[in-house]
Amino acid sequence: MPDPRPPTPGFEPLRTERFRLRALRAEDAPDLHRLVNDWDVAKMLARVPFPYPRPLADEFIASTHVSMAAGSAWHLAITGQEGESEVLVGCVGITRDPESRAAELGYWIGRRFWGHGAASEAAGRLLRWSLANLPIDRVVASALLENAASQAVLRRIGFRESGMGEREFVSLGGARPVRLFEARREDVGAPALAASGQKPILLVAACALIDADGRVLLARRPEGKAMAGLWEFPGGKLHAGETPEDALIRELHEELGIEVQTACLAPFAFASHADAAFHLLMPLYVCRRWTGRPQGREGQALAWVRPEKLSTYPMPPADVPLVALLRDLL
Ligand SMILES: Nc1nc2c([nH]c(=O)n2[C@H]2C[C@H](O)[C@@H](COP(=O)(O)OP(=O)(O)OP(=O)(O)O)O2)c(=O)[nH]1
Repeated sequence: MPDPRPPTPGFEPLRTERFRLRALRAEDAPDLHRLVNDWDVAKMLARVPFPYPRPLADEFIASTHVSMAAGSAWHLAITGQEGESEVLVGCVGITRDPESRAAELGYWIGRRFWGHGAASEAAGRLLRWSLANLPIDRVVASALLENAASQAVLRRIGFRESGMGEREFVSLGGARPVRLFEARREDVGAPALAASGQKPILLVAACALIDADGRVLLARRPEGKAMAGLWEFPGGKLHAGETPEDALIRELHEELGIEVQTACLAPFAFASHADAAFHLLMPLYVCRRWTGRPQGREGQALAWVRPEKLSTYPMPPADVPLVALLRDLL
């Protein structure tokens, strides 16, 4: 398995500007029931019966703990603060498809909280978190054809329409037409540079750290960066006036907490890759000597990877030719 174990209970709540997305608790059941047992909410949701039996709230909450522990789904409470009290605003969830590197996003907001952008704020956060932290490349979602508000939410947070379909709606007692949506990493990453006729060259220095067993260190790009969730060689953009070696020494210290000497950085290969908004030029160095133990100081996951396993880690497209060269070297 190239990816680390997905996060499990003890789930660290995700924060947005106004809300907290946290694991549901047994004591949320009365509020959850009150909010979802509302025809205007339930009729938009495929799996929610109406009326919604009170014990179902307890069962649903218990089931979210099981699926989170299994790493198959993360259904979270969206909570806000009213004075000193925490209030339940709605729910947002992501469910992995066990067959593919895809997951499905869903959400609902209690009627009292409609019209304030709560769905976009919460669903956008979980979408970005999922692509950065789960072993997925694609998130899908759907909305009832007449649910224009939900479709607008999906578009706002980076989804693209991918077609039409039909879905069984428990509350409506049958199949209904839905609009299908899909989002990939490139749809929700950091904002792209303004498109211009001529693409600027982006100069990035990267390094393959190789340990005594011939394993290569890869780092997973954290949430908030473009291409979050893909694995890369540690490194980063050159600052003004820096040589690639200076930049690497700085980046390896900042990102991993290790010290490297210029003499230990051996130029190895480079990537030259057209991206949407820039052209990436990335010298790759090889380094076998450093001091300190590499640690992900910016919250990024790290993996020491055997050369033959490198290609099982999803990496930016620019890295693919470099991986083949590294395998030959090692
Ligand atoms: N470090 C690194 N960057 C890569 C690799 N492959 C690849 O396409 N890139 C791209 C991703 C980014 O567009 C760019 C590196 O930019 P970055 O944003 O990570 O750089 P940085 O660490 O200086 O970040 P920041 O301070 O600007 O947040 O190079 C790789 O293997 N390693």
